[in-house]
Amino acid sequence: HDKWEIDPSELTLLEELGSGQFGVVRRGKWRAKMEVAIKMMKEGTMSEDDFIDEAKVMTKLQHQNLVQLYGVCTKHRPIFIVTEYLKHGSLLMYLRKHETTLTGNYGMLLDTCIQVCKGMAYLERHNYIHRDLAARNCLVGVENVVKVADFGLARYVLDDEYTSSGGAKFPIKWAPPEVLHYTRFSSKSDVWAYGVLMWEVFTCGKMPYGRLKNAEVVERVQRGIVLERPPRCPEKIYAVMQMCWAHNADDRPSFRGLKDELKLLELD
Ligand SMILES: COc1cc2c(cc1NS(C)(=O)=O)=CC1=C(NCc3c(C)cccc3C)N=NC=21
Repeated sequence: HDKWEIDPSELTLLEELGSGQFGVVRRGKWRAKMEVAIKMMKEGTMSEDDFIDEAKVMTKLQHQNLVQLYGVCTKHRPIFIVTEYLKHGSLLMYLRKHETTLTGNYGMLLDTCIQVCKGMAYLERHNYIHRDLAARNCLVGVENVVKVADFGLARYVLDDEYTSSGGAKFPIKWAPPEVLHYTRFSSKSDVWAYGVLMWEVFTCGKMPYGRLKNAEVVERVQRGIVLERPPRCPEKIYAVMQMCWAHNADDRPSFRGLKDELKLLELD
């Protein structure tokens, strides 16, 4: 009996938490007491067999800043993906909801960025590329813990609109030049996305590049124009974002290097 296979009869489905293009997420209980989140994958949105192979790897990725995958239910359709439950939901919603109390609280905002960086440094160490790092794909739990979610899932999405850089649903605003041109993903393309996530955090959830159309963003990124410093964001913090947006992937820091940079800022 594969340990990543969960017996659906041991799950209790509770309220809906959200629904996205890949299916519905519900809160639930596993073996009556463990609080979990269950994503019921909409049929046809994902290459399921490939994902199920990946799930075995994902259950081995364990870090306090990664949303823990508990297992999958694959003996029926739709398949269920079961993870730990984080009670404050998506980081993006959390930033927007708490904008008034978070604005100016650099300690909190920087701590949020450091936690995401730690989770990403763990993935980097394990040569695991996220491919869709953004505030919407991070979750907030008790005591302001922040965890990276959905890592690696982008590879199994069947919808070309989402996977090809020309598609309408492709996360253009978090993509570096080499991804826009050649769809060349790497931990350094995750670092570019991390810089945009820092910008999201220090603007308390604003949309990067505002209402600019994807084509206009592509044009700017190719010309080397990057996001402006968020209002009242300390220069030293904006300087770290700019390091993540180096045009040449090799000139960007690693997540390991970023962690040291950010820790130094924490001392200021
Ligand atoms: C409290 O509010 C929430 C809590 C969660 C949540 C959404 C909300 N609400 S909302 C939409 O932000 O407003 C999604 C999850 C989740 N895992 C999701 C997940 C699964 C199950 C499978 C594969 C990948 C992932 C990321 N763990 N806890 C929560």
